[in-house]
Amino acid sequence: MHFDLFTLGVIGAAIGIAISMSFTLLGLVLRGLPALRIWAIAFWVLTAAAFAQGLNEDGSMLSTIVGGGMIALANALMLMGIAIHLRYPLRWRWPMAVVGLFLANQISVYLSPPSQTVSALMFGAYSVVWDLWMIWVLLWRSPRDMRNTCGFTALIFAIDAVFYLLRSVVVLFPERFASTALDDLLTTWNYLFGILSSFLLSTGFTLMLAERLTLDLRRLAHTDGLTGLLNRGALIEAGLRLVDACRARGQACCVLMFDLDNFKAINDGWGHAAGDAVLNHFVEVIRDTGLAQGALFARYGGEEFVLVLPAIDPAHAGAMAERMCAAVAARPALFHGRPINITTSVGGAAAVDANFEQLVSAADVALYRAKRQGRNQVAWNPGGAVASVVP
Ligand SMILES: Nc1nc2c(ncn2[C@@H]2O[C@H](COP(=O)(O)OP(=O)(O)OP(=O)(O)O)[C@@H](O)[C@H]2O)c(=O)[nH]1
Repeated sequence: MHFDLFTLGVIGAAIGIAISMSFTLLGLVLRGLPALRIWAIAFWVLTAAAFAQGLNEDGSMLSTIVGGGMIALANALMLMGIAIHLRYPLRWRWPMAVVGLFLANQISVYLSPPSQTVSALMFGAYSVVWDLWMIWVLLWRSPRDMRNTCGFTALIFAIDAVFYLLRSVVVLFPERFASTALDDLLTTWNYLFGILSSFLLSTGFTLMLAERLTLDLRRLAHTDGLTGLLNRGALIEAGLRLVDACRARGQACCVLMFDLDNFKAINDGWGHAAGDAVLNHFVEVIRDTGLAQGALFARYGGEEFVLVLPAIDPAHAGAMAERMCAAVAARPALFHGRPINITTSVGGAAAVDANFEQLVSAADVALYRAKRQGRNQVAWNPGGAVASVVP
């Protein structure tokens, strides 16, 4: 099968326009994804560059400066899209500086054209620099939970880099490689490879977007919107696993249930916004007391919070609960610069041989006792003995 350059150019243009259109339309539907908009622009610029270079290949100003410059710009946009998507703080000035350097280089190439070998080597080296930069951000600056799709996209850039490296080798050693199978393959595949890699890149970016949206949705489903803590559903899911794992190792687990005292009065007296501020303040105070690694801290309901402390000595858990209760009472919340005094009641349960649900319901019973006994205190179930086994 043999395609002439014109046919390949038409196929390339059609695919370039199709990819750019689909990214633009996707951007109209999925709002709030800046990377998607940047990638859409990058694909349009890349398509326009292919047009500029396809119109005249033999070193014209349109091909060398405009076409070359647009390819550089498309690379910079892709890189910035990746960085923004991964929330890696890369400044625009760095990729743009490389674009500027390349443009200056292309102007000098246009004014005094070097040999074809030098020109091919320069372009190859430049492409490899972009590829390596993107691979580095994708593999070393991506969050762990996005590594799969980033790995796929990095693989496409790696294949692109290998392609340009092989071409450079062929150009550097013409006496060894000219008219060999490798030379034929690289020449025949030059255009097809460009088309294929654009298509695969668009697939890689789409997969990255899909993964980000899925992760964000999952995170939202597990997070309390006000405090950013785990919500009740997520606590139950993680708590069941955590307590079962502790139990299997024969270690004690502790559940502390907090309920802010007279919170309705704060809402009624200060307003709902102040109530929200108090809830966030409470979370901050508990965190500041130093949560152990592996602890689960969640918002259980309105002004109820649960802390699960795995593999903890019950006496230590008891001391922690007292410290937290005292810290909340000692640190008023500030609302518009005015202090709001708060206290919390705490119900605790610790056991080696109870499951999560049993610990939570025992802590709940203890919490009600703490409320009945006058609030601003810690109560344990049963009967105040921290180390007792919950039925
Ligand atoms: N500001 C704010 N208030 C909330 C939120 N969720 C629940 N509440 C309020 O929390 C209050 C809980 O009141 P109650 O259950 O009577 O408890 P309480 O006033 O703390 O009394 P005790 O628990 O007996 O000390 C209600 O007024 C709810 O409207 C929230 O997200 N923000």
